[in-house]
Amino acid sequence: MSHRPLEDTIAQPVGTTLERYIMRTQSEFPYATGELSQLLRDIALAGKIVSREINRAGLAEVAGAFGQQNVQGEQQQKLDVVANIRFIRALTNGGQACAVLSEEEDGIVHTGNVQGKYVVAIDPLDGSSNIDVNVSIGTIFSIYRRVSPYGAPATEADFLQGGRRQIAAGYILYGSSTMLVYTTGHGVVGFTYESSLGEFFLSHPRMIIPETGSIFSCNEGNWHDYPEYVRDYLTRCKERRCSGRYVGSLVADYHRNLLVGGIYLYPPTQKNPDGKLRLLYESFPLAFVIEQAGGRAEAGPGRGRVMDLIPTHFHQRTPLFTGSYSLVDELLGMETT
Ligand SMILES: O=P(O)(O)OC[C@H]1O[C@](O)(COP(=O)(O)O)[C@@H](O)[C@@H]1O
Repeated sequence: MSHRPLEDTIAQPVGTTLERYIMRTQSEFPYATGELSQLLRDIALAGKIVSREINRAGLAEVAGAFGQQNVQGEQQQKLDVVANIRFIRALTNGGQACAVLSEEEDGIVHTGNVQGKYVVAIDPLDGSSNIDVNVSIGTIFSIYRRVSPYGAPATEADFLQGGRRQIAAGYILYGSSTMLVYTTGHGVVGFTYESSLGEFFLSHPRMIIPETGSIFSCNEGNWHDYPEYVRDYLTRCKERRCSGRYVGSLVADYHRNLLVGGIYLYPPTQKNPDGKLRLLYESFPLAFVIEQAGGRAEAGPGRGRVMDLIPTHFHQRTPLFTGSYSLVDELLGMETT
């Protein structure tokens, strides 16, 4: 089976609004009921609000630490908390998500929409170390159809279904422009936010990652902690004069590599023997998107393809190697040479 991405459905002209795009693609699925479409709209709405909050953070006293730690033991930034509130509120008011699992919350957040068909796992604001220094940050989300009975609160099982059971996934990048990128399993599309009109417009109708590239993205400060095959791979990259590019915001590094080709690596380290990134709301959604764009996402030798992993707990971590197919392939080959 070729790993090149499937043709997405009817190509739509650049400049189509997100609203119109969602309506047109929905009409291609005879059994579509519009609930997933509404959920995507709710996420886009929260993204617009968070984009505004980020843009004026320095003026609105929402910069800096919040003074509390999240379940991961990380210092929460005020904007982490703001983004978390905004997304949970939008998903609650939208009525389609019966529950949310967030990086900023210990357990399941029940929205009260017990008839809701979907659950959402979300990293409301990715790139915490860059929030207050005006460097690109993002939101990452993953959507599942619930397995628990309608009319009852969601359960753990709804969130621990595994990467392949994702119905849709994507991210919002708050960078020089704000972009929404997502897949529903029919290719990857990107929308750019025009804040003066309050609209996302289709700017990337069919996102395909180049088969290879000359960029590697990792925190080389962890070099001495890296497994030998990773150090060997990075040495080989440097010998062929690849460029090191590391923003320190997963969404920003990932998005760049998706457009121009490259590989992002967050290997296991002594501090994080299972890697740093969270499986449910960082690695699964980005693995779904990259595979739909023709790339690859692996947890490393002996751990396998990220999409095949079955989670056992909510804030579980995993190593992540993702990007252009042949670069990830080469990295995995290092272990056996
Ligand atoms: O500082 P490090 O160890 O390089 O880690 C940076 C990585 O951790 C993250 O910040 C983790 O995400 P959060 O900011 O959501 O906790 C990624 O965005 C980034 O790629």
